[in-house]
Amino acid sequence: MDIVTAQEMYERDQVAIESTGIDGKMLMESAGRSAADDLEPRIKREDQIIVLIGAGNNGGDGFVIARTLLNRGYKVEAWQVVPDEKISGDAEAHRNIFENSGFELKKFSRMEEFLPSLYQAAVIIDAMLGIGVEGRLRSPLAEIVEKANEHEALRLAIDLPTGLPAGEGVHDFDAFNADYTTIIEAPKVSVFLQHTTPYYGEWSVVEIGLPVKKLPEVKRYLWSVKDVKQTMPKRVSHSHKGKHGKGVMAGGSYYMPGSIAMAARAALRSGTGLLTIATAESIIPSVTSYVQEATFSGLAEKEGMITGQATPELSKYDGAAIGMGLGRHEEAGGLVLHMLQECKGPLLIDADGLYALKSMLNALKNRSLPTVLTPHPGEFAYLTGVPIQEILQSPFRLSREFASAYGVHLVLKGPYTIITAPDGEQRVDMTGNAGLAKGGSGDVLSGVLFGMMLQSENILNALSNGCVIHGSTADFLIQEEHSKTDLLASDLVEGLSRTFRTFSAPSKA
Ligand SMILES: NC(=O)C1=CN([C@@H]2O[C@H](COP(=O)(O)OP(=O)(O)OC[C@H]3O[C@@H](n4cnc5c(N)ncnc54)[C@H](OP(=O)(O)O)[C@@H]3O)[C@@H](O)[C@H]2O)[C@@H](O)CC1
Ligand SMILES: [K+]
Repeated sequence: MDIVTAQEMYERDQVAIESTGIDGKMLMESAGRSAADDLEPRIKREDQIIVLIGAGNNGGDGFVIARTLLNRGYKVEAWQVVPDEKISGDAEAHRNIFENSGFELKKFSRMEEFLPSLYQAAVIIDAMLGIGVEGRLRSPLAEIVEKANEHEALRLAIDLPTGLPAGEGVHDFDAFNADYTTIIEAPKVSVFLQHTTPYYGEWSVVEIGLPVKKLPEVKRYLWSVKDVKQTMPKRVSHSHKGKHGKGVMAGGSYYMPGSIAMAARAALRSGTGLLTIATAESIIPSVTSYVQEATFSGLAEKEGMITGQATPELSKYDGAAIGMGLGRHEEAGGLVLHMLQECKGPLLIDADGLYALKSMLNALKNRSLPTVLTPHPGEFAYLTGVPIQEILQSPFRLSREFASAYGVHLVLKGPYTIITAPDGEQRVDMTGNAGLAKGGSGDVLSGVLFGMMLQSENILNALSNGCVIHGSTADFLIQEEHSKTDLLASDLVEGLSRTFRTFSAPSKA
């Protein structure tokens, strides 16, 4: 499913109108009726409903919703919260249809007159502003939103909660605080930002009949389980283990043997054919007891950490991963540089590997093969020097700038993980839950991503699939034997089996 900015949404509407002859009034009718259908299961016959209608086309949707619900017998008061002359075009046409249908339209003039209606409502439907919002809310919308947010009622928003920016990078706003939002046609970028997502409440998307074949391409896509099922590499029955990737994973230290162990086991559970763990010699016995299927390459160590002189043999591997449990010591830099220069396949750098990478970012540009970086926002802030708050407010733009500047695939982890290819194409993974906010789940993700990278030539698909598989595993586990509190990273590793069984395409004989 595409994810759009306001500008991209306007372009889509324009293309629909110009290429098919469908007109704005038809789209508005379709939007309003689809939204009413979507909201209906959330409201009850006896509920007093108030529909708040603004000046633009979002308000136009509101006229259609109010009419549809009134026609269906619901108790609805429709309030136009802007002066008559503000309403024009398609919205005006739908106001006429509303009034010509014999329904009363109330008009806001003074707060004292309006508040009793607001306060007797059990359900508020917000059709005041959508993607056309500019700047902070003006009067009287600002006050209406404030009162609506204070009033205990079910708050439902149409397309966007009023006042919320559709795009990223805006932090100065007041907005309707919705319990649920019916999004028209495509989720907007602000659905996926930490500071704006709470305003949407739960949400779903209704389609309004835009011509799918004619729509301009958007390089931002919500990657779902359906996409995973369609793009998972098939394992054929006569396959040989060498065909599924021979990888080497470097990392681990005396004080963090679990990171590399879990990453390695996750890579194997994700289909890696042969895996070598290059790690500090002293921890091989403890790691091997958890990952019996791996082979080992013992690296020289100092105080329990791999030294900068350690240079694992890379030429016989299809790809490499580095960083998990490596430790943040100066010498790690030598190892990371060695991997950047000598790895002749896809290379994944995570965790402590990212810290070491900071001083050699330009070396990324010399690699012609895919390099994947998997930072969380704190690590990305460290790599870019951009404050973390700014990253959280503009993750799409900053990811794209970084991926393009250094020619890397970037997996920016979070409740909504954003995966960006060097050409700027982006995918969002929204699977997973708070049970993942624990030490070790990033290591498991790296293992899964590495396994997927070794088995697919399409790195962007491999990463998108890996993220959804990891998050869905956490989701399955808390629906069944675990809770968000007790879920451990090692549970995820074992849980992968069930996810792969569910997601894998049927194998060919
Ligand atoms: N064909 C389509 O495009 C379709 C679009 N659809 C729907 O239309 C929505 C987009 O419609 P839109 O472009 O009219 O914008 P929208 O958000 O309704 O309001 C803009 C108005 O708000 C006002 N305003 C702005 N900022 C403000 C502020 N801070 N504080 C106060 N007021 C402010 C501004 O008024 P003015 O500045 O003139 O006072 C302007 O007139 C979209 O979200 C979807 O729901 C569907 O029907 C499907 C077909
Ligand atoms: K709205």
